[in-house]
This record gives sequence, C-alpha cells and structure tokens, in this order.
Amino acid sequence: MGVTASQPVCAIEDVPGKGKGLVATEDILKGTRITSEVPIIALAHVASVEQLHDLINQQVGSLNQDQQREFLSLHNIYPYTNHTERYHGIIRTNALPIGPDLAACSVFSQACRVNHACDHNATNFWNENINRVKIHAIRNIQKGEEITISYLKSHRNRQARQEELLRNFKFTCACRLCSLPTDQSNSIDVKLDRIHEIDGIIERGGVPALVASARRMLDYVDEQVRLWHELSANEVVLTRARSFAERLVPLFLASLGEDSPEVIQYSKLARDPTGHEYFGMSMKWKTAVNEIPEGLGPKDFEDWFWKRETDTSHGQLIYLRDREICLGFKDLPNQLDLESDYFEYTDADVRRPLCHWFFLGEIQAINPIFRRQPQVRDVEGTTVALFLPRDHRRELAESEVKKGNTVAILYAECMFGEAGIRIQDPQMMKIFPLSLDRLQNLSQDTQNGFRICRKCGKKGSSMKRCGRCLTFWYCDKVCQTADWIEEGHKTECKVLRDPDWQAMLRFNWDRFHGQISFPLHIDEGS
Ligand SMILES: C[S@@+](CC[C@H](N)C(=O)[O-])C[C@H]1O[C@@H](n2cnc3c(N)ncnc32)[C@H](O)[C@@H]1O
Repeated sequence: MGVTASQPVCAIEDVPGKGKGLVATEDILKGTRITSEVPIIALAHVASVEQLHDLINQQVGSLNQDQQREFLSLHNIYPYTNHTERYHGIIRTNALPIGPDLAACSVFSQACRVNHACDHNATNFWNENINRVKIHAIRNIQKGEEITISYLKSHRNRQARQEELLRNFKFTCACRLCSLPTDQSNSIDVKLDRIHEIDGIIERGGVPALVASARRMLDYVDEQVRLWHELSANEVVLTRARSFAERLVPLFLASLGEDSPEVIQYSKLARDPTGHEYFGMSMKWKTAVNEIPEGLGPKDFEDWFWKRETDTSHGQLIYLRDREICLGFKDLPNQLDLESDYFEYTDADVRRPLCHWFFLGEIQAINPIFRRQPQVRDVEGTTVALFLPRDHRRELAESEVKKGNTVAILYAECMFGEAGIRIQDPQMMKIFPLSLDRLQNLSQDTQNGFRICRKCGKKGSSMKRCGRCLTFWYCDKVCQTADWIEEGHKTECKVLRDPDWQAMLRFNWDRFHGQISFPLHIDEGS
C-alpha cells in the first residue's frame, strides 16, 4: 500500500470519445502512486478578470518552448478570439485545485490528461508539503485500462452528476455507473443522495453539533460508512479516537502516500489522540484502553465501536435521561429558526423535522382561569408555560392535566420571546400520570432486569412477578401489596402497560425515518 511506481506505469493515449487520456501500461496495484508532478502553471486567486488575464499571460510567457508546446496542446472546450482567451480556456478546461484550502489552481502536463469517471479508479490530491499533485490508484487497475479520477464536487445521483459535468466540462459521462439500467441506477442514487444529505447535516452542524450531539453525529457517519460499503465504493471509515486514527492511516496511505500531511497527522494521532484540536471538548465517551471489550467477534466489535444498539429489549430506555433526545427547554429549537439542525424546509415551504427529539415537563401549576395552560418543570428544572391546542382542551380529561403528571411533547419548539411551548398538533402530546422523576427512574428500573424485590430489594428463592405489567418482581404477596398501595405501583403499573410508554422505551430515537406521533406505532425494526 502507498508504494511509488519505480518506472512509468501509464502513458498518454487517444481514448475514443474523450480526446486524450492516461492509460495503464502495466497492471497497477491499489495504493500505487501513479504520478507525482509539479505544476507548469499555478494561479492564485485575483480580484478581477483583467488581473487574471495579466497573470495568465505572464505565466505562459515565462514557459520554455517545450512547456509552451505542451501547454498549447492541452484540451480546450471554450471558444476564443485571441491568445489570452485561448490560454484562459485551456486553464479552465484543465486546472486542478491546489493550495492549503484548494483555493488556487494549477495546470499539469500529465495529471490534466486524466479523464473523469463517476466510478473512478484513481484519486488526485494536492500535497502542500512537497508542492506536487499526486494520483493514486484506489483499485487494482489492469494493463490497458484507462486511469480515471472524479471531476465532481460531490458524488450525487446520476442526473445531478451529469448536469454538473455538462455544465463545467461539456461532456456526458458514459462510465459504468452512468450506464447502469434505470432500476439499478435508481437504487444506487437513493444511497448517494442519503450520503450527500448526511454530508450537509454534518457540515451545517459543525463542531457545536459534534460536541452537543456526538452520539447522533457518530450514527450519521456510521450510516454513511455502511452506505459506502454497500456501494462498494471507496472505504471511508472514521472511528473512535485512536482507533479512528489507526483506521484512517492505511486509507490515506493508499490514496495519498506516506509523505502526505494526512498520513503524517493521523499516524501521530494514532500514537497520541490527545493531540487532536478538538480533544477534551467532550469527555462523554472517554474510554480507557482496558475498557475496550476483548474477545468480541468482528460484527460485535463493530457494533460496540459504533455504539450500535443491538438489544432492543434493553438499552433503549436510557433515552429518558439522554439530553440529545430528551431536550431541556433551553436546548429546544426556536419556532422562528429558518435554519436548524432539527428542521428543514421542503420545496413547498413546509417545515419538517430532520431527527427525533422530545420534551418532558412535570405539571407544576394550573392557572384557574386558563386551566389548560399548565406550567411545567423540565428535565433541567426550568419552568415553562404550555399552550395546549384548542380542540384538545375540550378532549383532555381534567384528571390528566393535573399537578404531578408529566407531559411528553414530540418535536417541541420554544416560542419566540416566551418561556413557552405551543403544541399545534394534539397527536404530538401525551400525558403520563407520574412525576418526571418517577418516569425517569422507571425507565432505568425497567432496564436493569434484576430479579430483586421491588419493595424490599431482597432476592428470594421463589420470586413472583406482577401479573399485569410483567415487569417487577416481589418476594411475596405482602411486599407486592405494600408496593401496590404504599409505593404507588398501581399508577406505575398503568404507565408500564401503556403502549405509548412501551413504544417510547423501545423506539430507536437515533434513527430518523420520518416524523412519528401519538399513539406511537413502532415497528420492531425501527
Ligand atoms: C482535463 S481534460 C482531460 C483530458 C482531455 N481528454 C484531453 O484530451 O486532453 C477535460 C476534458 O476531457 C474530456 N473528458 C473528460 N472526461 C471525459 C469523459 N468521461 N467522457 C468524455 N469526455 C471526457 C472533456 O472534454 C473534458 O472537458
């Protein structure tokens, strides 16, 4: 991996329908550096077209005769009426991005002969350290096969790719991917679009989202990696801390070479992940080396690694205490936000959620005049006014809107300028007849699965389970009756049997396949 070809492994040849191209003159192994060259022309960003033309004339004028001949032989898809326009056209057709942030561009005699394919077998990278563009094989390439790179800014569905290529390079791609029958192409497009969509979510969220919603972000990356694997495209694997870096080094080595800044940086991080610029911003997933599970099979290790939930009967219940899903009032999106990680606007200007979240508030006070505008206390102790929907006010039983009960609101948003939440749709709301604390404890107690007496905490030889909720165990009838009457299992039992409560605990809140509402109908797979 990451080897440099000791002699040229390719040559510039005519390629039918594409002009010239770079063709393998022998079998090339994945990871081989095919070319590495310095620019013949390099242009920085300038303020005006006049300045650009001056710069182009100056650079072309300073080329020696061989270089000028080489430059003028390059492909040009733009019409021209004078030599400056001709030079500019050649540069627009051929230039590759360079510079630390790829803001400048350069022309290369060999790299600019490489044609595009959406299922390309090589990648081009600018190495700032050695001032060269390099092309690496990302698959094994057979002798006689054309070497191709991607000209696309992002890898999207077939129509979007074709439009971008036609607009910028004036050709219609007929690569293997673009030539697939419609049904096959469509199923690939769905995955490519999802990958692109996740890119957007991660980019918009930036570092704040990575810190605040690390779990959800990891899930997004996990989903992307799985999709890439399904597409059998380039393996782009990001992992946790050291292991993340360890997994990246061979990938960068294969595609960028051992002297690339990426290989140097990630080899260093693999040795010492604390060197990362964001190290320490969140300690939520701090894992000591000795906490890494041993003896797991490859599938189980990947599940642990990516924090995938595998057991849906346990494991989901933590979400009532999970601040990424069960948001406090201060973390709720604002109903006037035009851009948010939580919402997007459809083409028809309809606001729709991008992920799942909910708000929980225990009813503290009820206004005697506006009875159905209760005040609640959220998971962080903030007092918030609720505005229940008009028709729902009549439907809600008085016993429901009662001090001490807890309101769950799906996709809650805070009102502009008010410590309040307006519930537009009654199906987004559910009231549980328990306090917030008890609900949260219930989710944990249900999860622990221990066969100990719910009342006295002892372990008996012949334990009996509550025949209604089938959740808690008792050492005998005395304990069971005491718990029912004194400790309030009567109400708790009702909640435990409520299909909405059961669904809330079973539901995988991290995976978003569309908006949900009460009553919750949760598929086993969701
Ligand atoms: C940077 S040049 C590549 C080398 C060029 N074929 C030559 O003859 O020098 C880019 C141009 O090559 C052509 N080209 C690149 N990839 C192509 C493809 N997959 N199919 C058809 N033409 C392609 C297009 O005209 C594009 O504007």
